[in-house]
Amino acid sequence: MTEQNTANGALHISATRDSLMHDLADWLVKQTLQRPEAPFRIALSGGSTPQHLYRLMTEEPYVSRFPWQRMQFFLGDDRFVPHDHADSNYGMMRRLLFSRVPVPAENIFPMPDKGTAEQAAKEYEATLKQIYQGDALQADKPLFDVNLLGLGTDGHTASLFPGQPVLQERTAWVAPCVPPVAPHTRLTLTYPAIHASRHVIFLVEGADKKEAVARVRAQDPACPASTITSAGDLIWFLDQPAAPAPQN
Ligand SMILES: O=C(O)[C@H](O)[C@@H](O)[C@H](O)[C@H](O)COP(=O)(O)O
Repeated sequence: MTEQNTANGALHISATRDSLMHDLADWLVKQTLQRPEAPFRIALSGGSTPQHLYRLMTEEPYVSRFPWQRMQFFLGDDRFVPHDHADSNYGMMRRLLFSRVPVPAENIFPMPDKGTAEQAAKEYEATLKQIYQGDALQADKPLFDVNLLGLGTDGHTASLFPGQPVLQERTAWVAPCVPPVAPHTRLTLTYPAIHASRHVIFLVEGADKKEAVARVRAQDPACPASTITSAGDLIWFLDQPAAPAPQN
């Protein structure tokens, strides 16, 4: 794995997709050890890319290295469908990860799948505020230790899609979003909630994402991911095919 610090976040580039997932799993274990007495709060990404990571976390050596009892799992976004729907991010995480590791059920916080999307967003926000023990995000008090994000080829991340009103949201922590092309109404963390993290991680792999990575790292305003910031650091975990050409 090569590492570079750049203006738009640190780059961790792994030679292959498999080594990328191992490098990120190793990095996550290391972060859980930074504050051994505190809960470790991580917001997970949906989509297909992180599924390899979630499976890896259930296998040795990682299943023995993560402090599951003090880890708390949140979602960065979800499709507003029943949790047993094939497209539910929570359903995917439950199948691949939560059902296979000894994390206490009370430490897993799925986005609600009942009522209206607006009600579910407010309910999730209330849950986050209860965990945070406060109604206003403070610069020196992160909500998450890690926020794991994917990246769409159109530059969306979480469910922050191009041209959507949620991109202007700077007060709510969670909001509904009706993506222009992707299926289902969504619930998503907003920019302020994602920002309130010690580490924001973009996990991106595959040659098809190379252009989107380059556009976001060049701060293309048409890409919602370009507006992502972190109260702590922002790190790109990429495999070689997705890595942008070195900026000369
Ligand atoms: O709910 C989702 O689908 C994700 O939150 C979404 O933001 C995803 O990370 C990107 O669309 C990349 O998806 P892939 O990893 O499947 O390419």
